[in-house]
Amino acid sequence: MDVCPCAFSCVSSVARGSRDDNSPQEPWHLRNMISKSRWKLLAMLALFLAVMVWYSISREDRYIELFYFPVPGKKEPCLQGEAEKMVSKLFGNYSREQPFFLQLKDYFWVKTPSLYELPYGTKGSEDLLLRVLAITSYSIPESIQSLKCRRCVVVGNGHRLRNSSLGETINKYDVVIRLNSAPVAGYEQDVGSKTTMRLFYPESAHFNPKVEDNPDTLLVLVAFKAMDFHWIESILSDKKRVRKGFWKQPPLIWDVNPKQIRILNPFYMEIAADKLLSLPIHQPHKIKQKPTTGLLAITLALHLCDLVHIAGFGYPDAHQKKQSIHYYEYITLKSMMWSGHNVSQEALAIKRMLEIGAVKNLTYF
Ligand SMILES: CC(=O)N[C@H]1[C@H]([C@H](O)[C@H](O)CO)O[C@](OP(=O)(O)OC[C@H]2O[C@@H](n3ccc(N)nc3=O)[C@H](O)[C@@H]2O)(C(=O)O)C[C@@H]1O
Ligand SMILES: CO[C@@H]1[C@H](O)[C@@H](O)[C@H](O[C@H]2[C@H](O)[C@@H](NC(C)=O)[C@H](OCc3ccccc3)O[C@@H]2CO)O[C@@H]1CO
Repeated sequence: MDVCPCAFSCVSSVARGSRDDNSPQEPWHLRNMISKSRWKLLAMLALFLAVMVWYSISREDRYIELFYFPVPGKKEPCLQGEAEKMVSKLFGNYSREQPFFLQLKDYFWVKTPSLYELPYGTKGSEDLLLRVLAITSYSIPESIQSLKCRRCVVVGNGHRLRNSSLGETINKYDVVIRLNSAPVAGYEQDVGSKTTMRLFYPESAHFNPKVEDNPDTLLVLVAFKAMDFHWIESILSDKKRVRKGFWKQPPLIWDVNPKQIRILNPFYMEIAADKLLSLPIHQPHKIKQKPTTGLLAITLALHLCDLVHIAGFGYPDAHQKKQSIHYYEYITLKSMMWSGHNVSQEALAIKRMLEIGAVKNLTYF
């Protein structure tokens, strides 16, 4: 019997139906058996290859769902209305007539009643809001409004952005949403430098916004308590600053243009809490559970954009006590002890969004 050096030569000799010239003494039935077993071997090999190909393709799909590789230098293909389709899958049916930002007209001409108090509604804060909305604006910039398809990226503050080299990729999105006091100066290579929108509350406002934001960045205030409206009013109208009522000292002098300020509609907080985390609206406990600003920003992006990508999301496991949670400072999970965030529940919500393809992730999860 000859030794077949590789599958290909076996195939070719079998396919040709060649007789084995070097072994004329083998009886025909023996040769027949050998030839049959070669076919069997080949069939098994083909089956094995097919299974391998199928497995690698299915694995790759899963991987892409959880960790997406954008092509550098290329704009992402954008399908109009894509995120909106996903929104109904995730959030179910509800009226989507809600504005992104609060508007003066809803508190002035006809007072729109709100069912809930802050942070899920504006009940009881109407007069304060009236004064705040008189000095701020509510519009989406024309440059975003006019886009046929809005590609957005929400940049979380997670440590996984460190050394990610995602800066250039992030800058290519039409809308870059950042959170709290996350810096860009000095981190451009990993997080980019474009900031279309920054969600913040008084305690998370950057003391030097001019350094970290662009002149046209929208600074979107997420209000958790009435004092948050007091703070922005006192800053913008240069009224007497109030120091009490904050869990951390917010800036007393804040150099921003009032035209940049927007007030986020608490509706988005309500649906993030209710539909994504199943949190009760009324909580009697001292530490009230609430969505993180990042989850809130993803919720907003799913309503504002056609394509939503995320980066820098994901906390270390509870046992990784020394692992830093931010890309820009050393701070651990312990700092979040009294935050009222359920990071495991949020991770499940984000995984679900990744799995159904509502969002794509530029960093690992
Ligand atoms: C001590 C404390 O209160 N920390 C809170 C801080 C803090 O107030 C600000 O950083 C101050 O500038 O703010 C929070 O969040 P933080 O500012 O840390 O991060 C912004 C959002 O990024 C996502 N994130 C962050 C780190 C990480 N390892 N994985 C992530 O997924 C989260 O979605 C997060 O919301 C907040 O507002 O949600 C939540 C944090 O609990
Ligand atoms: C999106 O939430 C923001 C941030 O991520 C949270 O960490 C932060 O939580 C603070 C919480 O809002 C404070 N609660 C009140 C009523 O002000 C809490 O205050 C101290 C405290 C501690 C234990 C029990 C009661 C009160 O401090 C939390 C931060 O450690 O809220 C942010 C939005 O403001």
